[in-house]
Amino acid sequence: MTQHLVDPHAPRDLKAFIADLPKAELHVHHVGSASPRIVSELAARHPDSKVPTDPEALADYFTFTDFAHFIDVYLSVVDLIRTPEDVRLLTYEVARDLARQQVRYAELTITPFSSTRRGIDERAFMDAIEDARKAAEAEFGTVLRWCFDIPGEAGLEAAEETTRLATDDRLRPEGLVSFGLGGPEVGVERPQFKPYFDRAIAAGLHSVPHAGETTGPQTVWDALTHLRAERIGHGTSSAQDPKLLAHLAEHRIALEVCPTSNIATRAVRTLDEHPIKEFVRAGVLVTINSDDPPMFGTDLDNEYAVAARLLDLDERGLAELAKNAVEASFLDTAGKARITGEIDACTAQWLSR
Ligand SMILES: O=C(O)c1cccc(C(=O)CC[C@H]2O[C@@H](n3cnc4c(=O)[nH]cnc43)[C@H](O)[C@@H]2O)c1
Ligand SMILES: [Zn+2]
Repeated sequence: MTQHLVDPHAPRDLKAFIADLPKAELHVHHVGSASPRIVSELAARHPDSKVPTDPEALADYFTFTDFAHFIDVYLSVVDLIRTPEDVRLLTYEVARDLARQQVRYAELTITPFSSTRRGIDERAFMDAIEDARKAAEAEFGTVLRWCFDIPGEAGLEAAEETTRLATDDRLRPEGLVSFGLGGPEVGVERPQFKPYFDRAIAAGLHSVPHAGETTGPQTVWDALTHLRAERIGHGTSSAQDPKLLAHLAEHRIALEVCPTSNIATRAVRTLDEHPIKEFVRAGVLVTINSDDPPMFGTDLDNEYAVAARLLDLDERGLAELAKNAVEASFLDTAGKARITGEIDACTAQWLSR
């Protein structure tokens, strides 16, 4: 069961502060954010699927033996998303869950290749996510932006298709800001994706590959050198290389840290062994994120509570972490100033109580 991942140690007041704190989420996957209710509903609609409909069985199903097992389970949930209406509903509900946690801005990682190869029409797919994005902003005030990621293990065919979908002016959605690379890292060398990242960057997209989640620091170097990464998804193994940490700190290349994810996929053994403290000590810009929250029995608020414990933070420290995410985001200057102002106002109000 994954419930034990929710941090029981955070003091009550700090939990309430985190719940109130305006936040930005920079590393959260689209299908990986499907709530148990949505997954159960979709699984009931598709009885041929192996995904359980019962929420308790679902919690067991979302307990992973290793990263490869996690990806298998992830793809079984991807298999449940079969129509543009499924895509729209999922996206809108994800935004609702983010808004409930005072997330003002989120960059959602979407894998369009996984949907188009399963038969969803590409135009209808783009319309569905854009429709949900506009509805979410109007109704919840949460601004959504997209990162389209290549599922690296699916090879260069997937890279070509993702790049086409991200750069074709007739298809490219208005909310798209960045280009990523996800899935397993072992045997999926970053340099082979350089031509695809070059095209995406030339089309104005930011580079945000996963790297160093399940392999060593060389993968992070490769992401920086070959894919011109502006932020790194996870980057956990960077802690093994002091020169890399110094490089990340000097160039303000943020790490998208997702502590509970790293435990759930068994990339890191225990939270107390998570290298987040080393990142902070080295002066790296650390952002806190949730990755695939319901699958890992967490949410963004809980990840902030975990970070508060691991880094021994009070309200001011948590506000700084929230501001790191705003700084590292691809929001425009006015958008950054607005959310930073909200974080400061919320913190001042809490401290004056
Ligand atoms: O869709 C397919 O048919 C397909 C075929 C072969 C391989 C893949 C993938 O590897 C998909 C990976 C999938 O996982 C997403 N994801 C979610 N959380 C994480 C994470 O923490 N680290 C890496 N990848 C993650 C990723 O966005 C892809 O959608 C697919
Ligand atoms: Zn991820």
